[in-house]
Amino acid sequence: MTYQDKTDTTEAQAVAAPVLELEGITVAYPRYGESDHVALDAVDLKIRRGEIVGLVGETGAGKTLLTRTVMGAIPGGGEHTSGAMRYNGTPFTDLPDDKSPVRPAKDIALIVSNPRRELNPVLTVGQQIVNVIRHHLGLSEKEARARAVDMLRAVAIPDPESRMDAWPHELSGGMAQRVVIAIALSCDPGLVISDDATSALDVTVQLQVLNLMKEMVAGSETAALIITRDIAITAHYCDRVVILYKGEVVEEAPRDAFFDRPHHPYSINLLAAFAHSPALREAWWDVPPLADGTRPACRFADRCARRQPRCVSEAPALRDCGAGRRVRCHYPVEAGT
Ligand SMILES: Nc1ncnc2c1ncn2[C@@H]1O[C@H](COP(=O)(O)OP(=O)(O)OP(=O)(O)O)[C@@H](O)[C@H]1O
Ligand code: NI
Repeated sequence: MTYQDKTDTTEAQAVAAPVLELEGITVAYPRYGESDHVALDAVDLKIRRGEIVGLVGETGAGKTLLTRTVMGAIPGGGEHTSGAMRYNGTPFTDLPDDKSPVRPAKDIALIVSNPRRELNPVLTVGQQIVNVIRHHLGLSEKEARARAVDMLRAVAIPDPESRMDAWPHELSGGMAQRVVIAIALSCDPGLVISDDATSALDVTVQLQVLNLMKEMVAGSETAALIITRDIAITAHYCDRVVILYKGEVVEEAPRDAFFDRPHHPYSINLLAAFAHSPALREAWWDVPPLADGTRPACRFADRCARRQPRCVSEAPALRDCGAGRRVRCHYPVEAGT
């Protein structure tokens, strides 16, 4: 693990710096008698204040692993082999807790898909929020209670005073998720990460919760990373879209540019799945298989309708296309192609 020494970072630089900056994050799983399995390969990601970034990719792409790396909890023997992570301009990997600029759960709040599992079944809703607020903000019991009620009101929980005394099992799924969000946001985190947090909810509740997160980010200094397999969510809620495929960023673009003109063939596959368009599917999904045993240099080549011999022999780099766009493809789809 290496990181730049930024101890001379001035206050002004820190203010201008992205809330979270990941540079070249690589996580590998050693395999007996084989080369390591590289589950995240040189992933770069920047999230600025007030910005909502959507991280999209299919199952196993490495979305949760990236989150776990940021939170310092890589599962199952994976090793963070290289890359730098900065919070408001200050590097934080490998620093002891008391030197790290990140206080987990306070600065970076993580919301996951099973809200009930996040709540303690033997404490009331109010006690749980009060505990978190007191722990992180050092407020008195009375002040913390007042803030807890405000937070429940902010996440549109009806009659927040009496809900303080509710038990987690008395809440619907949507209500429980709101409580989890209230807890996450109660200590003014710099970044909220939603890892598939709404996928288990009814569609209408999912929309309410996402709208709420968007409003709360817009009205504060917070930034959000919304992790999802559902590209449609990013169309409505995100300012920028980052597509992860087999541990690599394959495309990154501002939201409107991405949906107007996706450049990477995999992005088009995702959109074809979402649009339920038979014509799109036929054009983009009907790909002749590679010869047996071929291990293409481009990780997407086996599924790519635009595959050329070069894609099998040479791994594409992530190229800057200007206007905040990047694409990892030898033959990206651009205007008129
Ligand atoms: N214990 C492990 N041993 C080996 N590889 C692992 C292990 N845990 C995770 N991985 C690697 O990380 C990848 C899983 O990534 P992750 O769980 O982050 O996927 P995801 O994008 O969050 O998918 P989903 O949408 O299903 O949540 C696996 O494909 C594998 O490459
Ligand atoms: Ni996941």
